[in-house]
Amino acid sequence: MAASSKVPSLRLPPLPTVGELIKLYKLRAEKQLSQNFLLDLRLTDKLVRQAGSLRGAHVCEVGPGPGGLTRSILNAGAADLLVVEKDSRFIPGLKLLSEAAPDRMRIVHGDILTYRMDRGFPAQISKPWEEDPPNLHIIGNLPFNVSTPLIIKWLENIANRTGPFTFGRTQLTLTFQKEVVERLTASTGCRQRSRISIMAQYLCTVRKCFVIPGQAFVPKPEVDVGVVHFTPLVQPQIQQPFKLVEKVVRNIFQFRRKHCHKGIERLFPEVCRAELTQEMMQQADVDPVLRPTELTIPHVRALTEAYAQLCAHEPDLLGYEFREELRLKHLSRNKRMPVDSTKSSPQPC
Ligand SMILES: C[S@@+](CC[C@H](N)C(=O)[O-])C[C@H]1O[C@@H](n2cnc3c(N)ncnc32)[C@H](O)[C@@H]1O
Repeated sequence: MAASSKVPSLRLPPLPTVGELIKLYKLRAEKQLSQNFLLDLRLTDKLVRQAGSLRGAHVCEVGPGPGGLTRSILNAGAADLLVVEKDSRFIPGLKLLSEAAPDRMRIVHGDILTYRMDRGFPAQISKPWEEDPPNLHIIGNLPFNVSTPLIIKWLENIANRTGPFTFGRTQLTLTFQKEVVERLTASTGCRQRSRISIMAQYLCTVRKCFVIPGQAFVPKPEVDVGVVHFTPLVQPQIQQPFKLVEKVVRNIFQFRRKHCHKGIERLFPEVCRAELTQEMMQQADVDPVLRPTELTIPHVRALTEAYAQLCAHEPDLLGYEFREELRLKHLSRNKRMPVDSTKSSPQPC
């Protein structure tokens, strides 16, 4: 479809009303599944506009439910929409939508956490990583308990160029609870700066789009919801393996109110903790009394590089987990047994 061509108008079946939804899906009973639906098509249109032009695009919509966003995606001119829905009660309604948009909508009844999106679209749509993003978008209003683990999984996929990112720098437009949006987009020095701010921002341009008040959803969630757009960066700001970056950042933020060296110390076993922490801070040239929230991504880059060098010198360090050591100590104390930490927790240095 040419970019300038008009989006063909569709005669889509109307969205179910709140009353119909309650009857059809026993909505009240499903509150524990965190199903909060957007039935206002002006809002779903606004959310879809955040993805940019969808004319002729391939789109994966995660968790379409009764299909409010789905309708907006089709109306925006997506040529190939693949929806992944876990709840079987929505499948008949989605089939009606698919019939009203012939050859433009495919339905997968499955779990987005395990769905192989790399197999869901033709290889021809791929774009080299260094070029513009492919004409493939991921869009979704997912339950909060799914959207956070999912973005972490997708960030790892971005780092490794796997999953949806085998096609190139696939863009994502997703909802999160407002508090998570603040953390995803927090810059250095902000109170909300946290592990997920660094992990998302070292790999992507992260844009806070707009906030949807809780009362716009049926049923109303406890919190407001925000829409976030992610575009993977051509060059990640940190060039170390995702798992290593994740480990360093997790340790730094475990004492978020203390000086950053406190968390960094926990990367090392007790016997060499003080010495290696000092070496890592010096090598990275980072002030040990900065707070985790004050660290910039270049600071974290320098710290991960210094840690990677130490691990290259002493490979057992990479497997060392302070919390695992604590857990083992705790277990052995409870059993009144001496700790044999050499068995399950490496003691390098
Ligand atoms: C918050 S509701 C939103 C529904 C719809 N997108 C909307 O905006 O009205 C989340 C939807 O995701 C579906 N869902 C939840 N977990 C899922 C998973 N792991 N894989 C696929 N769909 C899931 C739910 O069944 C539900 O339809």
